Amino acid sequence: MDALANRLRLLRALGPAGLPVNAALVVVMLVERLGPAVMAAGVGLVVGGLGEAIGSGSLSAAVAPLCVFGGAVLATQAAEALLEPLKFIAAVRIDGPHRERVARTAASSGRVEVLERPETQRLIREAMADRSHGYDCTPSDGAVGQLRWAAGMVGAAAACAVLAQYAWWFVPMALIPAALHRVLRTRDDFALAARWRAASKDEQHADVWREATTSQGEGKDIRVFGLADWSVTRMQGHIRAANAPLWSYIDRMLRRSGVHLMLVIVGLLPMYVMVASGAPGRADPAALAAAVFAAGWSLFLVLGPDSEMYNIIGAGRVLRAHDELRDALGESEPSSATARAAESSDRPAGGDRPAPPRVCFADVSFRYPGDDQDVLDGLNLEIEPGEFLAVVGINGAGKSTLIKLLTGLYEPTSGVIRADGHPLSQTPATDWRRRLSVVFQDFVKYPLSAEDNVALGHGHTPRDRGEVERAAHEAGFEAVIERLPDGWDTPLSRTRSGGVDLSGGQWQQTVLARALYAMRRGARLLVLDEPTAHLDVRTESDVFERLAKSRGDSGLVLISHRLSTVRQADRIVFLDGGRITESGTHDELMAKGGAYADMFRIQAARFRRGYDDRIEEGDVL
Ligand SMILES: Nc1ncnc2c1ncn2[C@@H]1O[C@H](COP(=O)(O)OP(=O)(O)OP(=O)(O)O)[C@@H](O)[C@H]1O
Repeated sequence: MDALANRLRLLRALGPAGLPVNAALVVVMLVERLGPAVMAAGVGLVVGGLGEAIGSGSLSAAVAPLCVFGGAVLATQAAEALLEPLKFIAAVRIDGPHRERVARTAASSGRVEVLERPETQRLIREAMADRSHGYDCTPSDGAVGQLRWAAGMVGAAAACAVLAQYAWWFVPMALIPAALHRVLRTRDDFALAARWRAASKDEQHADVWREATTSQGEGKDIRVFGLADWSVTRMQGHIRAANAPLWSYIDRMLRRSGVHLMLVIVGLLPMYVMVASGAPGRADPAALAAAVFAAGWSLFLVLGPDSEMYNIIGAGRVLRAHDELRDALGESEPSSATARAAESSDRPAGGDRPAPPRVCFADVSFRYPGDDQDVLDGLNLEIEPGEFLAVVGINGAGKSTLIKLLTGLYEPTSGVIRADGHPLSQTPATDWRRRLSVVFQDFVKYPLSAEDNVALGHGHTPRDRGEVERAAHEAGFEAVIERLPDGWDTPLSRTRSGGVDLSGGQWQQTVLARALYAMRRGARLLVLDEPTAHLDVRTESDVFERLAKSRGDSGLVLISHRLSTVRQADRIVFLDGGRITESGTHDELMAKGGAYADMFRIQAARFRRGYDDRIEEGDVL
C-alpha cells in the first residue's frame, strides 16, 4: 500500500515539469523501451524477407522488413539521445521548487530549538537531496524513474507478445526468471538505499571538516595552528566510515551477479534450444526463431539491471523526509486557532504602529534540550513599556539565553513569558517579532551588499533607502559607507567580486544600523546583546547618544559587559544563578554594594591601571 502511494506521489511530482516535457518524456521512453521488442519482431521479418528474396532472386521482399528494423534502431537511438536533455529539464523544474519548499519549511519554524536537534538537521539534509552532500536520488530522479519503469513494463509486454507468436508457454518460461531477476535487483536497491541513508551521519561530519579546510573563517585557525593534516585526516576518516558499509554491500552485489547470470541462462537457454532444434515444427522457423532469440534477450533487457527502482526508493525517502520535517517543525508552532485569537487581541486599536510592549517573565525556568542543569531558574522580571533596561552578569549567567526566550526562539521549560498580558507561547511568532529589533551577540555577516545588510532588519517590507541611510547615521556606519568602493552597493565579503571585508567594529555598526532600521520601520523594543564590544569608546559613546535621541518612547534591553554604557540605563538587573539577584539604578546598586558594585569597581580599577577601556575616565569613582 505504501509502495503504491509512493509511486502515485512520484507521478504527481512530475507536475511542475509541465505537460509538454512530460508528454515528450512518455513518448521518448515508450520508444526507447519498446525499441528492443520492435527490433526483435523486425529481426524476424528481416530473416523472413531475406529468405523470400533469396528464393525469388529479388531483394524487394526484404526492403519493408529492413525498413522496420532500421526504423526501430534509429528511433531507439534518437530516444536515448533525447532522454538525457529531457531528464535535465524535468530535474530543473521538479527539484528546484522542491528544494525551495524544503527551505521554506525549514525557515518556517518559529523556534530554533527544533532546528538545533540533530534529527531535524538530518531531515533537512535528506529532504534537500543535495548531491554534494552525498545524496544521489532527487524527486525528479524518482518521478522520471517511475515513468521509465512503467514504459519498461510496456516494453516487457511487447517482448512477451513477440514470444507468444511462437508458443504461449514461452511467455511464462522467460518471464518468471526475468521477473525474479528484477525482484532480486529491487531487494538489492532497497538495501543499498538504506545504507546510503545510514551513511548520511558520517557524511555530515565529513562536511564540517570539508568546509573547515576551505572556508575563510576556520581557514585562519587551520593555518595558524597547523591543523591542515589533522582536519583532512578527520574528513577522510568520516568519508571512509560513510563508505565502508556501501563498499561491502556493493562487493556482495558483485559476488551475487552469478545468481543473476544463472537466471538469464535458465530463462533463455531452454527456449533457445527448443527453437534451434525446431521442436514445435513451425512453418517458418528461421524468421520466428530469430524473433524469439531477440525477444527473449529484449525481455531481460527491459526488466534487467537499471537504476529506476533505486531512484524510486531514494526519491520516496526524500519526499517522506520532507513530510517528517514538516511534522517536526509544525509541532513547535502554536495552534492556529489560539494564534489567531491572540493575534487579533494583540493588535493595537487604530494605527499601524504598535505601542512599546510590556514584557513579564513569571517564574521562568529554562534548560537546553539534553542538558541536566537549568540556565534560568524561577526568574521573575518585568520590562516596562519604553524602559531602558540593562542586564548584566558574569559569563555564562544566561543573559543571551534570556534574549532567546524573549524573542520566542525557545520556550521556557516552566513558567510563562507575557507580552502585554498575552503568553508568548500563544502569540504568532512573526507578529511578536515584528515588534522587536534584535542584535544577537553572534550576529550574521551576510555576504551581501551594505544596503542589503542593513535593510534585512525589516526584510518583509519594501525597502526605504532614506530610512536605511538614517539608520546608518545613527549607528555611526555612514563614515564606513563613504570609504566603500561602491558605496551602498559594495558586497561586504571578499568572496564576492568587488567585495570588501569589514573590521569587527565596522560589522557591529552594520548590525546596529540593521536593528535601528527595524526600529524606524515599526519595531518598538530594541534588544542589544553585546552590541558594542568591538567599538572604541568614542564611537560607542556617539552611537548611544544618537540612539537615546532617536529611540523616542521605544523600549531598550541592553546586555553589555561595558558598565560605562550600562550605567545610563533606567534600571539595571544583575543575573546570577538563573535569577535576578539585584535590580535598581546604577546609583542604587552602587550604594547597595553587591555583585554589580564589585564588578564596576574591578573594571574601574583596571581602567585606572590602564588595562581596560571599559570604564571611561569620567566614570571612575
Ligand atoms: N544552544 C545551547 N545549547 C546548550 N547549552 C547552551 C546553548 N547556548 C548556551 N548554552 C549554555 O547556557 C549557559 C548560558 O549561556 P548564555 O550564552 O546565555 O550566557 P551569557 O550570560 O550570555 O554569557 P556571556 O556573557 O559569556 O555571553 C552556558 O552554560 C552555556 O554553555
